[in-house]
Amino acid sequence: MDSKSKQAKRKDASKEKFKTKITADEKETDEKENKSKYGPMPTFPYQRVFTRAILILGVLTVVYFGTKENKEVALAKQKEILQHRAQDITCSDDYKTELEKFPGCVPQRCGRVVSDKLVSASEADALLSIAKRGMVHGGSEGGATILDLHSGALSQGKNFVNIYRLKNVKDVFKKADFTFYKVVKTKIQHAVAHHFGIQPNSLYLTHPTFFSRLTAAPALTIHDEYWHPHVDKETYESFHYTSLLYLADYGRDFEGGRFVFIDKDDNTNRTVEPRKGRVSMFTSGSENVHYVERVTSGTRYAITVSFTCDEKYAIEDPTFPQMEHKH
Ligand SMILES: O=C(O)CCC(=O)C(=O)O
Ligand SMILES: [Fe+2]
Repeated sequence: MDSKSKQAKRKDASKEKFKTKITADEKETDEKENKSKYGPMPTFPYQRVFTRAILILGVLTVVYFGTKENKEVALAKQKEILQHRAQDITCSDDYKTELEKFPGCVPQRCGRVVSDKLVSASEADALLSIAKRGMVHGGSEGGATILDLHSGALSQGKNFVNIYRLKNVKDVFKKADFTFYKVVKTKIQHAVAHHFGIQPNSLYLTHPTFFSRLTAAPALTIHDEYWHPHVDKETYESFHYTSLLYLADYGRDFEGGRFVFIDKDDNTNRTVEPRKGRVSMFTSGSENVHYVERVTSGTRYAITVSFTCDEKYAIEDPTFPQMEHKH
């Protein structure tokens, strides 16, 4: 028997049950009617009302919590090695309209993509070494230290200094460091262009593009509070496409610190667990609200590589030797 006819049969059976129950009830009422001197006594099926109320309450509770509670889905687990994992999302209107000013830069699709095959482990290590060598000369007292090789900005205590103006930093960076940096940036730029269906040369690197080091230390300034949900295009006006290259492993180098996309449409948080060499790329509009979980232990290194379609916000690749330029 197929499932349809089974279902029909079950329906018939329950109708039948229902009928018998009604007949039984009617009988009871009739008897009572006959017995009463004062005509028919009003009857009310208390028990049925009670069970139905409980049932309805149950259904409402399930619906309420089912829609209220955020589900969590992993977009990329640390243990996975992904060629390419993409998720498309409808572009937010404001963002798409704005981009129409920049032909060749309007995304053919919005959303996000994660790849572990774009940047090799040795490239990631070379960049990690740059970040570490630079950050030794500063470091936030709170949980977030940044180093921007373009502007020279480096967190120090509660402020920022220009690393290129510090004494004793002359030999910190080598020419090869900047070559690596540029090679990786160009690869990411092409991957962003390819994935979102735009012209690579319509994309410009923009400010801020920076290394970040996150720890569990309590925040001392607003710059240390990296865990607030935000839209990159609102936080950093020039951004149209954001990419993140992770230089450390979630669950090995640090705990906490997962990247989380907040998808209101289906009440789902989608997480990207950092993995060394993993690149996450996404459109910077409100279709991609996100935050970084607080790091609970260890140290998390990453680099944010940002792109704009607007040439007036373009920044140059950092060059060696920067120190001489900045004096
Ligand atoms: O480090 C990350 O995973 C994301 C950082 C971020 O959201 C940002 O720089 O805007
Ligand atoms: Fe962000």
